[in-house]
Amino acid sequence: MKQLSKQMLHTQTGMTIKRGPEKILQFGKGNFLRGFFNWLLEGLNRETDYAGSTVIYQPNPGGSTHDYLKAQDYLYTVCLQGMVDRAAHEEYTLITSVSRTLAYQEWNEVIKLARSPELEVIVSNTTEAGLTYQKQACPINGAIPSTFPAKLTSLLYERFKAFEGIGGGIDILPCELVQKNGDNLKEMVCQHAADWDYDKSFYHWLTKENDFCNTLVDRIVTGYPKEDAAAFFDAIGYEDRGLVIGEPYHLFVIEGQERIRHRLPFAETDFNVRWGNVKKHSDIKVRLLNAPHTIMTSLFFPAGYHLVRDVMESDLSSPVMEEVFHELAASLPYSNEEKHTFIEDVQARFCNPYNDHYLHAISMSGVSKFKTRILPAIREKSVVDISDLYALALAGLLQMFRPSKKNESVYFGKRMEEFYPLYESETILLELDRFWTDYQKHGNFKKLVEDVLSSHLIWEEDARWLGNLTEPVTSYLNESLKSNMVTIIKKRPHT
Ligand SMILES: NC(=O)c1ccc[n+]([C@@H]2O[C@H](COP(=O)([O-])OP(=O)(O)OC[C@H]3O[C@@H](n4cnc5c(N)ncnc54)[C@H](O)[C@@H]3O)[C@@H](O)[C@H]2O)c1
Ligand SMILES: O=P(O)(O)OC[C@@H](O)[C@@H](O)[C@H](O)[C@H](O)CO
Repeated sequence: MKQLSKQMLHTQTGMTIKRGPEKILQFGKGNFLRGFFNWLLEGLNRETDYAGSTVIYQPNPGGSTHDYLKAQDYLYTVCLQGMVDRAAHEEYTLITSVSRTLAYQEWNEVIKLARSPELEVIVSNTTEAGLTYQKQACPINGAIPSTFPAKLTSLLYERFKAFEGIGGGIDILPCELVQKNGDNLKEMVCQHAADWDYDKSFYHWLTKENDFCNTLVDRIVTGYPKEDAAAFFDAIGYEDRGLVIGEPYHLFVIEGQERIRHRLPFAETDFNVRWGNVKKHSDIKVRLLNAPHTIMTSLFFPAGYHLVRDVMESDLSSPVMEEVFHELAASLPYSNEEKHTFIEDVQARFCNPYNDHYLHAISMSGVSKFKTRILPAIREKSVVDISDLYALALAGLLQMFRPSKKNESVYFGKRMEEFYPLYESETILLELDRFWTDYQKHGNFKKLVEDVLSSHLIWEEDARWLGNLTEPVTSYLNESLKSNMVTIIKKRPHT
């Protein structure tokens, strides 16, 4: 079977790829942006006279070394599968509007693009880890700033100089799942500009001409189908190493000034793109979709489950998940009707019979996500009626993120006889490794749990007193290591 390329397409279908001007610069070529933002852009090109293309930059040096997209002339396919109005739905879209991908070391090309009058929008998804401020020296002689906000500051400064401070404003759409992502990013950029003593006139241009939009994104994208790629290739008729699988559902909420609506004319299409305040969408989505994912992984990965769908459908786990949704909903202020409608839809999405969503994939940055998604839910409930589900989930998380061995720079956890890579920041993994190594010497679970909960490095606070977690987490951890999570869940009375 032939690999996807311009030539292959032309030969097989007579199709010739034409790409519009490079209007968009994208930080990150991960599964999510390719299955969501690039798919939306493809639709915009197809359904309106937008005619723009996207340049994708790989923002961190650790990204994949082989560029599958480049090898395929920047073409790839998005396959969306799931239930729509109770009927099975499957659709394939060939993405033709990525004009180039740039490797990390091609930063000079990004700077060139930053000076281009055609550039209008910058979009990013660098994960929560990428949207952070780290003080650093002002980049000189083409040096690559280390973080995404520092890179953005540097390239906006180059644009400011190229436009001599007049016009050329960019609409910036950070898609990281962080509350007020646009406001946060703007603050970080202003801080770097101050650190680097950039001229006051840059600050005026930055704030007057550029718009940092807050956004909320929603679509479950499971990525490349490692297990059954061949079946997909048969369906599309070519080999595609960039293939991305996702669900049909999507929502993009953008809170920005009027200009972005004209620059990205989604209003002329049927896509589920909404304009205006993102707070409520974001509160509900993060608390009732992402937080259940995080808790589900902590509870059921150690219990031996692999897929989200399996957890939703098994007799053991599905009542526990009902309880999880109920608890999390109780911590949110919105109307019961809104919350319940959202939960029903999410539960149906989690049961998607066609897409395999692996708990291990969701576990990426699991400890940090527990901090940003679950601790606020605990904090927002009174201490007396805190559910012991949170303690059980935390015990599962500690078990799951117990470093068991290290190969080169990668830590591995162990489940039964199987080793799996642990994806978390090195700082957090080092801290957990230290506590678990100490535990092997003293054998005291309570001390282990206290060490973990009191670690400011992990939680940015002393979490020992939050919901009085220490005792129940200690007891669950003790029990889970003596028997296993399945036994504990079976014994646990349901509310
Ligand atoms: N996959 C989904 O269903 C989905 C849906 C909505 C939101 N998200 C969010 O999108 C993010 C990425 O998910 P994905 O499925 O695309 O994962 P992925 O692993 O395919 O992509 C991760 C991307 O983030 C970049 N990145 C990682 N750490 C970085 C850092 N420190 N600085 C700069 N860039 C960095 C990588 O280069 C890569 O482009 C996750 O944080 C997730 O919360 C995912
Ligand atoms: O890394 P996370 O937890 O943000 O991602 C795992 C999933 O919860 C997430 O990717 C959802 O599928 C997505 O947020 C749906 O819009």
